Amino acid sequence: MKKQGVLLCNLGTPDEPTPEAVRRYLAEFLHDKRVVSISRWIWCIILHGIVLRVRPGKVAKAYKKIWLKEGSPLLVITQKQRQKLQNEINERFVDQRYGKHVPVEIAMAYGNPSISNGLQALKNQGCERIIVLPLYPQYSSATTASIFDRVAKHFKNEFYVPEITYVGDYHDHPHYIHSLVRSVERFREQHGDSQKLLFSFHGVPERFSKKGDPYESQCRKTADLVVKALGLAEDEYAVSFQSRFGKEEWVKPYTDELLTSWAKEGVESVQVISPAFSADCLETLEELAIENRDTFIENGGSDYQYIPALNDDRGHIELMLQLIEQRLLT
Ligand SMILES: C=CC1=C(C)c2cc3[nH]c(cc4nc(cc5[nH]c(cc1n2)c(C)c5CCC(=O)O)C(CCC(=O)O)=C4C)c(C)c3C=C
Ligand SMILES: [Fe+2]
Ligand SMILES: [Fe+2]
Repeated sequence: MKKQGVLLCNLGTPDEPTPEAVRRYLAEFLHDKRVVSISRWIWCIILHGIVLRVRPGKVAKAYKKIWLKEGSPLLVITQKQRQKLQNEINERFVDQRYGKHVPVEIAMAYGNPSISNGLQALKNQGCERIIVLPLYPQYSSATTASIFDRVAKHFKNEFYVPEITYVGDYHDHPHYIHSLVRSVERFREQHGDSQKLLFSFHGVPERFSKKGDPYESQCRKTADLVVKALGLAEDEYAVSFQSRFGKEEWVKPYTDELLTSWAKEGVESVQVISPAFSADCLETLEELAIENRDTFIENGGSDYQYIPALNDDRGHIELMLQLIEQRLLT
């Protein structure tokens, strides 16, 4: 039986909350054609001439607000997810159904630890079959596909390419939906209900949806399934998109604009959940939990609460186990 291993992947994060480290990270991230696809020479002039001069200082300040003593929240949480998943795998697969040991490594599309590091670590442990699990519930060319590109690039010059299975998305997986529903229910048991539940997903340019990227429709489907399970009425929730980047139109409504209009219309309390993120990160802890909160309160709202990502919750680890077990060969 081929030895099997798992690569848990996420987007990436700077090594430190400093302008230099953020510049290094953004330079790698924003050179990816999957993320910014305008003509290379025009983009390189804008990127090197403006973006990488102006943005790192501002973004480093934002990272400083959420940085943990162990490092970037996204990386720290991914490490916890890996450890818990490895423990579960070790405990459950003692019967050696899938071979002696199924190692789990983590990797980031940009920054460290890289996809190459993770694949090399699995190779060093003798893996001949690898399950790549991008921790993006909804597929997008900017995220899931960029992981595939990096995995393929890593093997381009290798003589031995292991068997590889990718998880494309799990936006409607019953266990993912159940975990989100339980997360809202638990939060509401502790903090009470709010007038509105806002599903704020990371956005993508409108162009993506027009070209056939299923991300937007998968986000809406995830929200739909959670809303049905919670039994919410039409006026008790909404779907919006956050984290716009650049000048083009992104999928709408925009989270900050929706919160502003709700606050002005007299909505007093909002709870926000962000199901596109499998781990809390800059976009949730800073943009959603701090910046957007300020926007809502400054415009007249009074009660704004952010519901944490699934992170290393038991149900979330169980979902990862199911996604992996469906793909392991006996
Ligand atoms: C959850 C899915 C994500 C999609 C879809 C996505 C698309 C996307 N993002 C950018 C530009 C930036 N994103 C940044 C941070 C960031 N993005 C995601 C996830 C998705 N991005 C995560 C998890 C993070 C946080 C990383 C962390 O360290 O905590 C950033 C960096 C921060 C900044 O400069 O504002 C940029 C830039 C584009 C252009 C895009 C779709 C085309
Ligand atoms: Fe460049
Ligand atoms: Fe992003």
